[in-house]
Amino acid sequence: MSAPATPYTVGTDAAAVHLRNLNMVFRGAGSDTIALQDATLAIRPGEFISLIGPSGCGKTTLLRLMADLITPTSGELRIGGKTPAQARQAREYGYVFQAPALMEWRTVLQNVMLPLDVMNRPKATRETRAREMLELVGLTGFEGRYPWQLSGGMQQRVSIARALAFDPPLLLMDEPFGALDEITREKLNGELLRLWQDTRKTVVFVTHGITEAVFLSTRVVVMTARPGKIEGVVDIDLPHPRTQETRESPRFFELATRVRELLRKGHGFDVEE
Ligand SMILES: Nc1ncnc2c1ncn2[C@@H]1O[C@H](COP(=O)(O)OP(=O)(O)OP(=O)(O)O)[C@@H](O)[C@H]1O
Repeated sequence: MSAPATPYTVGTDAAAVHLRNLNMVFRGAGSDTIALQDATLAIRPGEFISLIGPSGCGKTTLLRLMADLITPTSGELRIGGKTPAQARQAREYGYVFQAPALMEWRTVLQNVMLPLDVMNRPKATRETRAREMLELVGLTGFEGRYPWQLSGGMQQRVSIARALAFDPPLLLMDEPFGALDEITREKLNGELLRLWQDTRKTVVFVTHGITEAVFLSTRVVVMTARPGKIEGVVDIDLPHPRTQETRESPRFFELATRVRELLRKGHGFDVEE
C-alpha cells in the first residue's frame, strides 16, 4: 500500500491519461472557484482508477476535462498521447453519466446503436455490435424493450453498453451507480469488474463510496475540496477475481481505512492512527 506525495508518472505516450500541473478555475462575478489545482497523474492503459472525494472537490470537472467538454485554465492533459480535442474526434472514450440519459422513444437496441448511427458505421455491423454489447452487460432478451420498461440498474447497464459500442479504449464513468440501492450497486460492481477484465479498457470512475472504490480499482485517487486537489493515491493490491470474500478480507478493510484516513485528512479532521 502506498500514498505517494507525487503520483506515479510515466512518459506521456505510454499513459492512457496523463495530466501534469492541471488547473481549472471557473471565473465568477464576485469570486473565482478553483475546481482543480495543480493535478498531476498518469494512468496506465488497462488501469481502473477511482476518483473519490467530498462534494465539490473537482471529480466531475476532471472527467469533463478528459472528455474535452471544458478546457483547462492551465497545465497539460493528454489522452493516449493526444490532446482532449483530438481524442474526442478519434472517439477515444465512452462516457457514462450518473443518470442513464437514454432516449425514451428508442428501444434498448436502438439506444445502444445510437453512437454507431451517428458515426455512420455500416448498417449491417451496427445491430450485430449492439447485440454483442448487450450480451456483455447481461441484457440479451431485452433488446425490444423501452428504457421506461427497465429498472434503474438495467438502464445503467444499457448506458454502459452504449458507451462501449464503438470500442473506445477509455471509459469515463461519473457516479454511474450513485442512484441505485446498495445490493444492486454491489451486483453491478461485480459485473463491471468482469467486463473490465474481459475488455481490458482503461476506466476512470467517479464515486462517493469507499468500499466501491476499493473493490473496483487498481488505484484510488483521493481528492479534497476548496481548492480541488489530489490528496493522495492508494494502490489497491487485492487479487483478482474479486468476490464477496474480497470485501470481507482484512486487506480490504486496511485499504478502505487508508482511503478513509486520506479523506479525513483532506477534510482537516485529525487522523486516527
Ligand atoms: N461550469 C461551472 N461554473 C462554475 N463553477 C463550476 C462549474 N462546474 C463546477 N463548478 C464548481 O467547481 C467545483 C468542483 O465541481 P465538481 O462538479 O467538479 O465537483 P465534484 O467533486 O464532482 O462534486 P460532486 O461530488 O458534488 O458531484 C465546485 O465548487 C463547483 O461549484
